[in-house]
Amino acid sequence: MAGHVAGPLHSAPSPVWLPYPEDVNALLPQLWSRNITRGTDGALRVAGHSVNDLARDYGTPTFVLDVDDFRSRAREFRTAFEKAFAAAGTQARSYYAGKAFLCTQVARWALQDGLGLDVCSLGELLVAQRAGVPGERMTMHGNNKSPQELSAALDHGVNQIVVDSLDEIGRLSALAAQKGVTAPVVIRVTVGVEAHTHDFIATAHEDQKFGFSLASGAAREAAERVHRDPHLNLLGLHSHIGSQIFDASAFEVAAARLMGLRAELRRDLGAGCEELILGGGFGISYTSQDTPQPVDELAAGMARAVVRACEDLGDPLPRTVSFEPGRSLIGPAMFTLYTVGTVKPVETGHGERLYVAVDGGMSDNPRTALYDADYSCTVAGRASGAEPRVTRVVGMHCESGDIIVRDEYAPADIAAGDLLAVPGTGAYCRPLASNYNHVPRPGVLAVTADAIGWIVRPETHEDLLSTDVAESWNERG
Ligand SMILES: Cc1ncc(COP(=O)(O)O)c(C=O)c1O
Ligand SMILES: N[C@@H](CCCC[NH3+])C(=O)O
Repeated sequence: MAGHVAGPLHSAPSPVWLPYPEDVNALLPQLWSRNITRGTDGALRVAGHSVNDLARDYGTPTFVLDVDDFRSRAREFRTAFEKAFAAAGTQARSYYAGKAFLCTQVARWALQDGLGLDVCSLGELLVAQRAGVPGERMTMHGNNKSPQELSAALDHGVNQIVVDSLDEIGRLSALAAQKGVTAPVVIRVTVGVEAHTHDFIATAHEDQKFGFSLASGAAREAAERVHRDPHLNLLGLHSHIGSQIFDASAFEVAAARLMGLRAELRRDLGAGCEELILGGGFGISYTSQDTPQPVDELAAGMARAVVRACEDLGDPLPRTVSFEPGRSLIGPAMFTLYTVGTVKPVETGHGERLYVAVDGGMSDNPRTALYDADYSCTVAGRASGAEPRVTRVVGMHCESGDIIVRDEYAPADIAAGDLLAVPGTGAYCRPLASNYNHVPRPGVLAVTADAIGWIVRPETHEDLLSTDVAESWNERG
C-alpha cells in the first residue's frame, strides 16, 4: 500500500488497509465530530475547550459529547429526508433510535430539532416520558414486549407499536380491549435482504429472531390477523435490515419488497397501510475505510426507490415514510477520553507492537470484542514529533479480548499519563457498557462553546456497592 513503510520499527502485523501516517497528529475529519480541532498547544479542543482541562476537571474515562455536532446531524438528516420525500409527493418523518444512546437531555434535543423518538423497552419509554416526549412523536419496538411495556405504551398514546410476533398481537389486542382503546399497529417485516454488516447486527435475513418473514407468508398472516382484530388498527409496515450498512441498494431493495406486500394488502384486504417505516442502519466512519453516503444522496435514493416501487405496482404513495436513525446521528458526535496507564512493547513474532493500556476497556466499549469493530485513536493532550508505531489499545479488564482499538499508529513516545481519545463512540458504547470487574460506567459530558456539564453522571463504586445487599441476607441467616 502506498505510504506503508516496512522495517523493524513498523513491521508488526498491521492490516494492509492501515496507511502509514504522514503526520501522526493529524485528525481525519470524517472520524471526528465537527467541532474538534487540535489547538496550537497540540491538545484536542472540543468546541474550544481543551481536553486537558476536561480531564483535569471531570476525570477519565469519559464520553465527551459534542452537542452541536449531534444536533446538526439530527437536523440535517430530518430536513434531507423531508425535502426528498416532499419533492416525491409525500412526507417523511424521522425518529431518533434511542437504543444507540439515550438520556433525557438527548431526547429533548432530538425533539427540539424536530425528530420523534423510537424506544424499545419500558426503561427507554420512561426516559422519553421524563424528557416530555409526547406519545404522538414516538414509536415502540421490541421482539418480546411484556404486558407491562405494551400497557405503558398504550397509556402514553405511543403513535405506532411495531409488533413482532403472533403472541404479541394477541397480548396487545387483549390489553387494548381491557382499556377500551384501539392499538395503533405496524407489522415488522423481515424482507430477506442480506445486509453487508456483521452477522450480529444484520436483522432482515431469514434465520434470526426479529419480525415476520415476507417469504414464508408470516408477514401477510400477521397483517390479516391485525386487520381483522377490532381492538387493533393496522397502520402499516416496517422494515429494518440491520446496522452500520453502506450499501444503499440494500435499503432500496428492502423498500421495494415492503411496498410489494403493501400493494397486496391494499388489494386483498382493503387495508390502507399508509405508514411505511424503513428503519435506520446508516453506517458511519470508524476508520478511513468506511465511506458513508452523504445524507442528501441517501434521502434522494430512498425517495426514488419508494416512488419507483409505487409506479411499478400502480399503487399510490404511502401517506408517511418514516426513518429511525441512531448511530448516524449520535455515533460521530462522541469520543471517549482515556488516560494511558501502561505501555508495553510486545514481540509478536512478526515485529513489535505497542500495547497501550487505558483506564477503561470492554466495559465502556464492548463493540470490538462483540462485532470485530474497528476504531481509531489519537494522543489527545499534546502533539508529538515522535515516529509512528503500530499500536493496540487495550483496557484494564481480565480478558485478552479486552481490546478497544485493534490497530492504529501512535507516536513512539506515548507514555503513562497521556490522554488518548477514541472517536466515534457515541452509538452503542455507553448503552452496552457493563460493570465487568466492578468497574463503574463512565459518564457522558456534554460540551458546547458556552457550557460543559454531565448529562449522565459517572457511576461511583458506592453505586455498585449499593446493589450488593448481603446485609439483608445476613439478617435472615
Ligand atoms: C428497529 C430499529 N430501528 C432503528 C435502529 C437504529 O439503527 P442504527 O443505529 O444503525 O441507525 C435499530 C437498530 O439497529 C433497530 O433495530
Ligand atoms: N449494538 C449494535 C447495533 C445494534 C442495533 C440495534 N438493532 C452495534 O453496536 O453495532
